Amino acid sequence: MRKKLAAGNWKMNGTEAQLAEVDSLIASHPDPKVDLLLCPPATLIERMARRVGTAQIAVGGQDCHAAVSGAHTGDVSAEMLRDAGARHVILGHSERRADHGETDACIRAKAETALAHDLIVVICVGETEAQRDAGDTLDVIRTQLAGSIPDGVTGAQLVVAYEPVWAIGTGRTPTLDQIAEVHDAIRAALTERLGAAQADTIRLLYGGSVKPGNAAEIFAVSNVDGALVGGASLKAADFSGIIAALEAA
Ligand SMILES: O=C(CO)COP(=O)(O)O
Repeated sequence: MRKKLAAGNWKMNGTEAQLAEVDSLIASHPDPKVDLLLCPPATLIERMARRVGTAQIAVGGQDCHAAVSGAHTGDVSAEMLRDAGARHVILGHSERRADHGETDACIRAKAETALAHDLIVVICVGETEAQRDAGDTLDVIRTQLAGSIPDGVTGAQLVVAYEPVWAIGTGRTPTLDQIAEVHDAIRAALTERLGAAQADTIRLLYGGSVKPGNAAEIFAVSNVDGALVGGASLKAADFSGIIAALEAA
């Protein structure tokens, strides 16, 4: 049985004041029935981890470099994330693929380094609107999975997030059938690659315009084990509604 996971990606949002939302979240969910993860900007990881203390919210990074250390101005290493209190890292988000030209091979290299530093990797996949319109969605997803997931990863080390690019920050979401089709295909691809024993334990998150108002219907879809939430994770009241829907699913 996979434990559900509600993850928030704050993207490039938040300074000290934003951490008040974490206090509110802890107050509303002192004993959550699902796993909770927040991925703030790198500058807030350590402060957030301290603020969370012993409360049940994990903290994660939004990216790390493939190299262990060295001359990479502006980058953050897996070891630094771990040192700051992160236990997870999002890799291959479509915004990094688009803004920084990240390829599947680059994401895989980052994932290998992150795993070597005991981080759980949240690998993102998703098609653009043009790819969906061309009928290429499942091919795109299978190619991204094959190229970006390291060999030998275990179910405890990997979370996969399906985030259709056209649904991110747009208020648009796929139909529930479309979400089910992609999540079932991801589970099948992971089973073929890693075997059922591992694949069955990997959490698959849906991401893209998840809100308190649509969360329950999305969480009822087969092979949806939670959500990766952008905008709605910035407000404790909104994220709390999504957490409550996941707890009830
Ligand atoms: O990109 C996302 C999470 O990683 C989704 O963002 P929104 O929830 O703002 O659409």
